[in-house]
Amino acid sequence: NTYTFEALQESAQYLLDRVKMRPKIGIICGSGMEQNELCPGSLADSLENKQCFPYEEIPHFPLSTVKGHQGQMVFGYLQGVPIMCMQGRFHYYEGYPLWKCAMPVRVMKLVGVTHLIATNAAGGLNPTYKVGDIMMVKDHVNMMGFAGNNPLQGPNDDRFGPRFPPMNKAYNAYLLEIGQQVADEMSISDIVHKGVYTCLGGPNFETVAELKMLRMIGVDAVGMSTVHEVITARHCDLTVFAFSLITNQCITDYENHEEANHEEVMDVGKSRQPLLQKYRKGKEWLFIR
Ligand SMILES: Cc1cc2[nH]c(=O)nc(N)n2n1
Repeated sequence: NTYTFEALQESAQYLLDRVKMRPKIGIICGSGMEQNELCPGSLADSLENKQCFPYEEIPHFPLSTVKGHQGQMVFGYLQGVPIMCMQGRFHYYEGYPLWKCAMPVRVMKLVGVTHLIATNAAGGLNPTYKVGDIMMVKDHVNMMGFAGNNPLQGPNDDRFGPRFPPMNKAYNAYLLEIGQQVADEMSISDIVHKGVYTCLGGPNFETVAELKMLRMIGVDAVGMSTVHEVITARHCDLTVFAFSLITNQCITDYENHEEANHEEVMDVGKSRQPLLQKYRKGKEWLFIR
């Protein structure tokens, strides 16, 4: 991990020197949920008094390479609450090691953020989930970690957190409750679920046999991000809330001939924009304020 504490402090200082606000909430936008010309009104769009910093401007930041991902850090206010929001994230399948994918979380910590909200697009493995549903993450399975591929691998810097961080309370129970209340208030409880997320390296989608195995171990949604960001966030003691937009139903039988593809993932992301905006503006902001 070439990102020493000092290097990440430089990244954070670059931002702190250029924005007056001091956000307590950091958001990571997933595929199809960040700004792009086809779908105005993404979360970052709805921030007031925005200040944008393309990743290539921020010292030590990697560059985002996925189609449909704007690579910039956006500061702004959402209903008066100061936020910093990553538009576009880094994925393992792009060729970045996990510690590089998750480095923006440590920069958020050094900027002064205390709460991370991570969003992603994911395949629905739970058969009751439909395309377009929202799954609040109540726990994750760190599939890549089983093979030892972990963002915290290598020497530990105690200034971030402990050598062996616990993960049993990774997803804040109170924020999950708030999320459920917001869903109830918005009368969308029928499409909002709580489930287990897992991250695979990608870039390919899974085989039927792999999906059957993941279902057997209790996974409800499968994606290619978020787990390493959450592990890094919990290591430096950020409070975490995460949710997935279900962009396709995972195919777990050999007869079904549909295929998961990136365009489908993006389309659903766009179609659910307005709902996601409202959902995010729900009560959990006031709580965190
Ligand atoms: C973003 C995304 C969407 C899906 N769908 C799926 O079936 N399997 C995945 N790994 N992912 N990842």
